[in-house]
Amino acid sequence: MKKKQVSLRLENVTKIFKDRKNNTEVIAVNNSTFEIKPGELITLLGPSGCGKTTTLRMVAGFELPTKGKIYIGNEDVTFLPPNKRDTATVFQSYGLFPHMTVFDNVAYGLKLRKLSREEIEKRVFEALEMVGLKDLASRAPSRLSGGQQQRVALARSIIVEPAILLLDEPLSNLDALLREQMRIEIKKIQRKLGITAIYVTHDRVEAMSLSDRIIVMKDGKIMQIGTPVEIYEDPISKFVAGFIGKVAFFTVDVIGKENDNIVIDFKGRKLIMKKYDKELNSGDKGVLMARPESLILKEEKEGLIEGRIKINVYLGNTVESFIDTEYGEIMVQIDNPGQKKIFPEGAAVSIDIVPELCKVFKE
Ligand SMILES: Nc1ncnc2c1ncn2[C@@H]1O[C@H](COP(=O)(O)OP(=O)(O)OP(=O)(O)O)[C@@H](O)[C@H]1O
Repeated sequence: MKKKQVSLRLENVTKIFKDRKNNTEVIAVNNSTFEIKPGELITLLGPSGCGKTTTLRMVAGFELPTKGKIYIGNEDVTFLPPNKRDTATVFQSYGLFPHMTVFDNVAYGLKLRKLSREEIEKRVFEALEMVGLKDLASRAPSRLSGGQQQRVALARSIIVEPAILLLDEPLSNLDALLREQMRIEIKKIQRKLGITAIYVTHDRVEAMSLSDRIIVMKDGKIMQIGTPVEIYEDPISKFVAGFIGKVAFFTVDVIGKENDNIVIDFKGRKLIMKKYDKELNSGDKGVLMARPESLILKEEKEGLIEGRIKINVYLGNTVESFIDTEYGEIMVQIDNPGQKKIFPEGAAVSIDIVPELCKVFKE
């Protein structure tokens, strides 16, 4: 299969659905602008109804934007019908033809293009090999597992060598273990082919593990675009911080600035913070964001926040300690538990924070 590396650009794309009966409208996508570099995999991540699928459907041509432009490479494809765009979509529901074998399902797009039998056979087996299904070419889809059916759907999409691969929650019908395996395989295949790809999901772990960059959406709007590391470690808002991972928030006072840092007062202790909202000034109230791995458990009275361990959840490489505090329940993650002190359930403890791993937002 050939490497086709093309960029995708959305410029101020808005989609409004009008309901003429009730005279109401929904702004499904609100002024989206972003560019996906050639060969890049981007996920659209956000809660249900935030406009992810609608964005994808406009790129595929199944919906037309109310406003704005869509470019594949330098070509304006905004109003082209789906079959005139160089895109292929993998759906959550697989969408296989039940009466055809695996081979014929995968060959379908090439048959439409009237390629020779030899060429079709060569490319079908190449695609099936890539998704690990070479031995099942003559099976009917009904005799495949969910994961195998999704592999067939993937093979069917990549065989037509699309410039842009669109994946709409392709793994949500699979069980957790299979989802983990499949997402790594999808990433490997996408990398190998160098296809520019958009992946829609509401699963943050899936987004983190697959993406070159993540677009976090809410109510039709883009909240932040960044690499998984940027989004996780330096989220732009409390919403993004909470959506991308577990987090605790504490109210703090901003008491000054020092070089590029701000100084905050948290329960009478001065902390110097590198990551903060640039709008914050001395005298403001702030919100300190702390992830479970940026909190440390200590003996009682040694740390900043007093509490009592409610439950310890052992996960092999980490222990999650859930602690009752004056701020409600806080989870502290203890990595490499074999080498650390694990306080028993019921123990009185205190929690300290690692300022370098935390961020302060404007309240
Ligand atoms: N054909 C349609 N007609 C009217 N409203 C629609 C249509 N398609 C989507 N919407 C509305 O647009 C908004 C965005 O929907 P969309 O399916 O893009 O969200 P989503 O983020 O993909 O959600 P989910 O994760 O639940 O699939 C929702 O409020 C939805 O109800």
